[in-house]
Amino acid sequence: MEQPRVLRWFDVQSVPGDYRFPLEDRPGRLPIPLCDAVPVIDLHKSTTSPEKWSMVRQIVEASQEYGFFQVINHGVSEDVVRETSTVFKEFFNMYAEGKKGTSASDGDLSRGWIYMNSSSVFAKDGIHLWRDNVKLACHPLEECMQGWPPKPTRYREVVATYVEEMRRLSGRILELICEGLGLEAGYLERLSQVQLVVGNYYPPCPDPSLTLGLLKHCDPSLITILLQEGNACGLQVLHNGKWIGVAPLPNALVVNIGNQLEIISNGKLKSAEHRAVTNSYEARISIATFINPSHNSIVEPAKVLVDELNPPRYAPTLYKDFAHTSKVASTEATKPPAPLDS
Ligand SMILES: O=C(O)CCC(=O)C(=O)O
Ligand SMILES: [Fe+2]
Repeated sequence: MEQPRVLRWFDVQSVPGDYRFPLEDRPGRLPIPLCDAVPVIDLHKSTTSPEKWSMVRQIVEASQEYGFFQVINHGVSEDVVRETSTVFKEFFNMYAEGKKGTSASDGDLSRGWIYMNSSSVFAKDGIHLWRDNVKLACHPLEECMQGWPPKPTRYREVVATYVEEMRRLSGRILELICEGLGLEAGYLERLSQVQLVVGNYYPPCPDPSLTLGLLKHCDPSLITILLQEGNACGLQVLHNGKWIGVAPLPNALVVNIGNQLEIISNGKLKSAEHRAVTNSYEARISIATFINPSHNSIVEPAKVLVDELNPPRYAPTLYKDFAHTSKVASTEATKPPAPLDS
């Protein structure tokens, strides 16, 4: 006999009141241009001098102007990306269908993972995001992965491979940024010990003008690498006061500068505000890898970037304190770092 269909929180004809954001937050009906201005940087040609320098320059310029860029020929195989997208899709379908025991306390991040169903959390003033999400602790990987969801069957194995690939790619991008900023080799790698993966699932929404998948925020990381699964557009970046869409491109990954790197670069690189909007026709999945300092690191402007003419623009902060403050204020809405001279 056929099982009765489980109603999911997003199986609705119109947007419930507790998913409608106030006017100042909601995206509204104005079309947002999909932008090819956010630079797409080819990482393939990276080892020899003139080409490597051109790549370093493109990364620094994009990080100054937009705080965002996309990378292609990044060395992460298409198979790894495809399999990772597939196991996250399977995971979210299982959980949206109300897998037994699902609740905000289903997992515990200190033991490896936490799953949040949209209806179990508020983003702001009693309003929910149009999003389910799962957070996976990844450091140290061997230990953390034993605590990850046991299903779908290949989830742990596939995601662990993805995490290793992201570690390698982020290390490479951070080295290029070190060169671009004039920091000694390894400076950023030493500060980037902790990795966190967050899978976001944005189901189709009957009226995307009222809802948000993610409120406007900055990432509290050093850098973030984002995999946009499928063809639906959802990521928007604030640039000179206007929202622009970052289109998913085949085999590309989106990289953005987080608050910690803005501070270390003494404001040279920008941690840009961004948000995720929903659409009415298909579910969208994104997988964010946050590269973070360890909790006991002190994050401050790099000494070589500071002198009499360029005084430090940010106070030194213990990352643990920063992470705590942004958690209390809801990580969804982390603000840009506050400069001392503003
Ligand atoms: O889903 C997206 O496009 C954005 C995700 C994001 O900004 C985040 O997870 O911090
Ligand atoms: Fe983000």
